[in-house]
Amino acid sequence: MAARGLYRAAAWPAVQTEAGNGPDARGLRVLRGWMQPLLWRERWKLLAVLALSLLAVAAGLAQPLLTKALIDEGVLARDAGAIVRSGAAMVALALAALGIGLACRRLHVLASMRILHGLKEALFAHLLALSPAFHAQARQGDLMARLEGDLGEVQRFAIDSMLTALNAVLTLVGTVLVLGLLNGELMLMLAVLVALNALLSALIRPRLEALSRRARQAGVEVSSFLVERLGAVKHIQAHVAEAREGEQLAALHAALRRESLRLQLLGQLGGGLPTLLVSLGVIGIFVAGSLAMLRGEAVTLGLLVAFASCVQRASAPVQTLTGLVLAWQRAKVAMERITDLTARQPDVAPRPGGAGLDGLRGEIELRDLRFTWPGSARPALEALSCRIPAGSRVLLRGPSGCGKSTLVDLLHRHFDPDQGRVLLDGTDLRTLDRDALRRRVAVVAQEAALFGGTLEANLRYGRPEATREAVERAAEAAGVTEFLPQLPQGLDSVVGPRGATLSGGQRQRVALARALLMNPAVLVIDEGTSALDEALELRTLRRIGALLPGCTRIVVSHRSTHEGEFDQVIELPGPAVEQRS
Ligand SMILES: Nc1ncnc2c1ncn2[C@@H]1O[C@H](COP(=O)(O)OP(=O)(O)OP(=O)(O)O)[C@@H](O)[C@H]1O
Repeated sequence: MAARGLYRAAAWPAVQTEAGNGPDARGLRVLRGWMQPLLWRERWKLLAVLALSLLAVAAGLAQPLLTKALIDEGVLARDAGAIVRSGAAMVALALAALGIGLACRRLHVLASMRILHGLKEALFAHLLALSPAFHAQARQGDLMARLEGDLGEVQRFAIDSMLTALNAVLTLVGTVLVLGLLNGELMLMLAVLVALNALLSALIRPRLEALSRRARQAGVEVSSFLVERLGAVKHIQAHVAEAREGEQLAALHAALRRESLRLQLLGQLGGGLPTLLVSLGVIGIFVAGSLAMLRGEAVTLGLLVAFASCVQRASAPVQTLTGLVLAWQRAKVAMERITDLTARQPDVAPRPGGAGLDGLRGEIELRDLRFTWPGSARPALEALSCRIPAGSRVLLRGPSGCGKSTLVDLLHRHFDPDQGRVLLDGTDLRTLDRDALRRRVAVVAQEAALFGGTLEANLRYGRPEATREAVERAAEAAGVTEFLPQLPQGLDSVVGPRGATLSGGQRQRVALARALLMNPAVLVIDEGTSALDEALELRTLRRIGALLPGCTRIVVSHRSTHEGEFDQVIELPGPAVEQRS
């Protein structure tokens, strides 16, 4: 159990999931903003589903009336013609109901999936806009669960459950009307059943909500665990931790089973009691009706059978509506988890159409810069000032954790400084179009992020429209060409998920070539050549210089072997900045 505690300690601080304060108001507004155009786009399909549902309800309601006619006017009156006519009408209605059901289902599934996919695409785009600080804390399994499970829950409730509920209400109202036509007094029994059901639901609801939330969280713990551990199989093997990981999963599963069982049992109780009430109702109708027949009151056998059939018909919508209570509790928890995401905003404003970057020279100036990571007690960078002339080559170094990568994040505008300014050609980064900035300032990180696909597709990631010649030039400069003969199909070779079939140094060279292909005015290599041997690193630095002679190059490195290759060394020892030219 201690290990499980360790796992939980790393959890992403969800805003409201545990607290259960209800969906975030701001997040709800964002979600509504996504939902409305999707609903509007599907309006005709949804209206057709509604109309077909009405038809299906009407077809269903006619059945008990035909049953009554069959018994009273056919069987009891010994009229064979009436029996055949009623039977034929019942078959025709059943066939019509099947056809209507199929048409309705088709439209419903189409509209429903398009809305769900639209929502998922919007949430995916939203997640891509959130800052790396958020993603550094978010657990991938949790995000996946929100994208795959919670969003579906919200959509199912908003669209599917609403349509089902409408259908159930229409059936119930129609049944009550038909019952009223048949016998007003017996109808009261159904009204009592419905009222009792409503009372039961109200009693169970709060408990269901709490259990729903706990079961969801237990499920998220399992998926987060799996995503994290499956991404680190080699390390688990290296530490001979397979058995321990298995035990952790078993412990998480036990917790999930416990919570799910409680939820299912309460849900079953909530769903089973209406069935019991309906059975009691049918028995009551037969007993009361039979006694009335014995007393010689105007109650026929056909009426009793039609009535019992009506009550049974009413049981389905009553159960559906009770089930909706359970669905609502699940949807509410899912909504909290989704709005917890949609309420979050990117850390920097993108400023599309901000100051342009035509003719960028690549001069960088840092003025009294300070930056503190959210939740951190002390600044990662403080009182940092320096100037990097356009086209110069700079080595940025300093002890581990002194803020080098933080500075690179500020240059790429993943964050804005708390104080001070970052100027590019004399213009504050905050006033520039963020996307244009990222096209002209390329960053190569130590961890090369490749995607499954061909090597060429990976090279073109930042500039898909580049010519083949440009791709080859960038590949040559970054040293990719050197290892191409080792690959089965050269640039067309598939590199596996996350570039797993390449070595660490090969992946870094691909990432470097990708950055060179963007033809940047500023190139930042944040330990992006750390996996290359020193001779290859030197060759690569020189080839980059030949390919992009006017480009400002900032290399973050712990090595000092190639110091002579740089015009300037910037040391980041801590708050004070030392500059040497
Ligand atoms: N996402 C983050 N959230 C909170 N704090 C962070 C985050 N990333 C870095 N830090 C903190 O900021 C400080 C500077 O980290 P940074 O990664 O910039 O150092 P660095 O000089 O690049 O280190 P290294 O040479 O080891 O790569 C560290 O104290 C680190 O703990």
